[in-house]
Amino acid sequence: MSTKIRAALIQCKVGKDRQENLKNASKLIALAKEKGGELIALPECFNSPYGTNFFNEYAEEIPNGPSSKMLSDSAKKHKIHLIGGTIPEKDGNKIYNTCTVWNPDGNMIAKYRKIHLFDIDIPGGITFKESDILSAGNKMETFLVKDIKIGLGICYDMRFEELAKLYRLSGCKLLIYPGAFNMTTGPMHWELIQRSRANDNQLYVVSISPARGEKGYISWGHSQVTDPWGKVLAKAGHEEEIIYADIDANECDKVRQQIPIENQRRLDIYNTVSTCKSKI
Ligand SMILES: NC(=O)CC(=O)C(=O)O
Repeated sequence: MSTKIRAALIQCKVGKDRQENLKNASKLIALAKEKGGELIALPECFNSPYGTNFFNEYAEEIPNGPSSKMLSDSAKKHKIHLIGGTIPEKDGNKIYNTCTVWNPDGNMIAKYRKIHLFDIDIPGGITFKESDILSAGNKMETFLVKDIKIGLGICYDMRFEELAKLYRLSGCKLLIYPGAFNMTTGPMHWELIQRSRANDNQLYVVSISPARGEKGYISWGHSQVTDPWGKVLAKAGHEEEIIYADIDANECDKVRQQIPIENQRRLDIYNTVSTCKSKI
């Protein structure tokens, strides 16, 4: 059983020039591979600024667009598993916020559309309404790398504990969330939520943010890897950087054995997530 993998999280700068964004991402993927990354991940909206006024202009069909091509070529060239952050995806007259995953042959092995759209209103803080322009996905998505089952979510999805629980119940040991929290919610919730999902479900949680910009939607940064004990293994600052962490899925089994909450749940008293229909 191969349960160990070196993850590299690319917290790249994202600007208005799509070609430049792709070039920069491609260069950083090569660097991450050089430093031993096997599972390399990009942030939410790595090809486009994050904002409802940009999604339409930057949306691409998957796998036909230039971003998919760069991801496929990079995965194949460097013989890596590549989490393609997210891009605005055009499908007919709909736009989704979509994460793709590519294997070392350059084939797309998973595609996930953000299920929970980021619609919030914090007066004096941030108001955002993804649903003005985006459609929500309706399907959970998992894939296997070595012997590690991995579940996907995108940013706001990490706030929904049922989603993480369903992934855990389906056997996931690692959850990956490309995400771009902001200067209001980032300091309050970014680390807390990830440690909560990791601790509740006794699995690794990885998040990848864009680097902090200066104008428009300002991302919080601080890409993070949390282990199944809830401990933060690696955390970026807010500028462009790559962080690395060694993940060993056996660690999940250890925690689950030593603190066996999975078998201790009182489903005779509460029965919430276990009755949901999981679509994975
Ligand atoms: N941008 C998001 O999807 C989520 C976010 O910033 C938050 O939940 O806060």
